[in-house]
Amino acid sequence: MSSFSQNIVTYSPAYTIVPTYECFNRCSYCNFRTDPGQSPWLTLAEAKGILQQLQSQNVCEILILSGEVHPHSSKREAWLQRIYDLCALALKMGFLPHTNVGPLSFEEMRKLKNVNVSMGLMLEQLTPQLLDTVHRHAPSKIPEVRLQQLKWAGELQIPFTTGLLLGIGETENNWWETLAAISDLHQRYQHIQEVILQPHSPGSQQTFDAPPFDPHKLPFVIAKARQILPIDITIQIPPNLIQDQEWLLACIAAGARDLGGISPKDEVNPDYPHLQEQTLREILQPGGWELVPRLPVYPQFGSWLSEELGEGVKKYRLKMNSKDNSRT
Ligand SMILES: O=c1nc2n(C[C@H](O)[C@H](O)[C@H](O)CO)c3cc(O)ccc3cc-2c(=O)[nH]1
Ligand SMILES: C[C@H]1O[C@@H](n2cnc3c(N)ncnc32)[C@H](O)[C@@H]1O
Ligand code: MET
Ligand code: SF4
Repeated sequence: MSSFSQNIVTYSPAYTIVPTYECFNRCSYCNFRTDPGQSPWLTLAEAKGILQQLQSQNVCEILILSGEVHPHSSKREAWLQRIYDLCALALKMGFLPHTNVGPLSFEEMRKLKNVNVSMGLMLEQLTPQLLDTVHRHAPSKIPEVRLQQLKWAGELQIPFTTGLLLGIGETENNWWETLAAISDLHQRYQHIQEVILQPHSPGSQQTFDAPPFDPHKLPFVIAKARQILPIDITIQIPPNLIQDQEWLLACIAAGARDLGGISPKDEVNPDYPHLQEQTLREILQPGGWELVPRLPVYPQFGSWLSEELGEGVKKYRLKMNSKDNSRT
């Protein structure tokens, strides 16, 4: 049966819902944000319409990805509540939510745990030097703030996705330091399910004037990351940001085993459309790799989910197993 094969690369059939594009941070590599007050918030009625259309399609994960309202803003509570309501709606309509909306307070995180099968936050890079450059106007990117999020996720037993943004002015040593920090936290809490190695990819909206991260360096970073990270953490790479097919295969050979959420539009990198699933299969096939869908929560975290979330996950696992059997 295919699930026993070693030659598997996974992806998550996903759709991205954006509560708001407004963000009080100004990361200079961002192609997503608008200024505060300049982007209407997604209403529940609008979201319901989108989700209804998705019910007949092959989508499991709803990725909730948002711009951020300042922690001390009078709008913060309403913002968090909207995110919660969007997750609850997606869950009720049969999808599995994964939220990545920037740093949260411990209580905010605890609240969202009830309506998410997993959550995420990129560390980006831990070096404080970036606070003088790309993150000069991005208080959410203070390294200690982000490390604290990973600790809280561990304490709250939230299956977690994190990662590095590569090519924003950091050094090679900074990569290994950031990976080592993830590794240390995982050894304490066992909660990191995947690490994304995200190559900086310039888009039309950003002000940061730098070339894309050299894709030829990625296999080297992946191989070293594979040595630093515990083996139960999967390495994820975004296939739309690695445009050369040979190098995508080289990244997998080096140890990447997941292509992340694949949705019609990459909201973070709108200038880089995803390839069709069938095209990806054809690229992987000569390397002997089989592309297999997965859920936004990895199997080892079953006991961390509430009964309601667990039921939702079980339904998908049954569906996937029956498909798997029908192929063999
Ligand atoms: O389509 C995207 N999905 C992104 N995802 C989605 C991710 O691939 C999946 O949600 C997870 O693999 C869970 O299935 C992120 C999730 C995180 O927790 C943190 C960062 C990202 C970044 C992106 C991204 O840039 N583009
Ligand atoms: C959601 C995640 O997307 C990543 N991100 C933000 N802007 C870019 C870009 N231009 N290229 C690649 N990744 C980016 C950051 O790592 C953020 O945390
Ligand atoms: N604002 C969040 C972050 O940067 C998530 C979305 S970024 C487009 O962590
Ligand atoms: S990357 Fe995230 S935090 Fe930074 S400006 Fe964009 S939306 Fe805001």
